Amino acid sequence: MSHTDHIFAAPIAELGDFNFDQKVAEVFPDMIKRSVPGYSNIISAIGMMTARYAKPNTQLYDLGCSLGAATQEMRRNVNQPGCTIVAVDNSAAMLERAANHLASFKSEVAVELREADICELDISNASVVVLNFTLQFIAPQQRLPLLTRIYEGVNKGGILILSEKFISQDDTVNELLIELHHDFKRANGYSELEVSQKRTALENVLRPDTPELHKARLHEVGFSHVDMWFQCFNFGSMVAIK
Ligand SMILES: Nc1ncnc2c1ncn2[C@@H]1O[C@H](C[S@+](CC[C@H]([NH3+])C(=O)[O-])CC(=O)[O-])[C@@H](O)[C@H]1O
Ligand SMILES: O=C(O)C(=O)Cc1ccccc1
Repeated sequence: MSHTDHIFAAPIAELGDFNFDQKVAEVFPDMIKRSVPGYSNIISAIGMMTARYAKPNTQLYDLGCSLGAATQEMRRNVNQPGCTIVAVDNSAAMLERAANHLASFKSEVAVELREADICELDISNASVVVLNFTLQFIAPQQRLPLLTRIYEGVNKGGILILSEKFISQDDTVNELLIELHHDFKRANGYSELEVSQKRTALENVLRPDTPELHKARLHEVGFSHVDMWFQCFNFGSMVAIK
């Protein structure tokens, strides 16, 4: 059962940092759909890229899997034998619900759910790695080491799909994209108060980088082919191929 997100609807006197607790896990599908422009297109494309890049007897990783939306789309599209999807999140509330969600589909493809910090994870023999709106929550100084580990764990020809909230390096465009995102949220039924309280709660925990920084870092860790394949306002998705 999934519910409508009213988490920031009433005034909150002592607004703490946003975190992925039970309350967020309960409303997550509604929250992400109403908050992230292009989310469902990105999920579909993760399936399409999985169909192309999954190789026999390899591992596919969904890092920061939340309820497993990307995991399920990968599972539906894996068309190679001997693949395992490793879906990882460090929120117990999310993983518990991911297990229920994934168990409701019939599939031959093995899924391993792991409650772990993706910065501590062993990554090996990977054909596909997905970071769908997760890197933005990792401490900035841990981003390069994490991407290095991912690069080392990906097989030659393998793909990383990296979706993020971005900031623009042009201040005027940056403001426009943020305003358009807020318009998108209001059009999806969020009030002014919900938009502003969530913005404050995310300030210390969701730290977006520019697309330029992401691309430079992906090249720096060694990926041979890097580009944006989708962008809507200040949200988008990149591919990096080894
Ligand atoms: N260090 C960490 N280790 C493991 N998990 C983490 C860590 N930090 C944050 N997370 C987890 O990363 C997820 C980010 S949500 C991903 C959506 C999903 N990919 C989707 O396609 O629906 C994005 C969003 O809410 O904007 C949460 O479940 C966190 O618990
Ligand atoms: O809602 C926002 O403003 C966002 O930036 C996206 C988001 C979606 C779900 C959890 C945290 C952030």
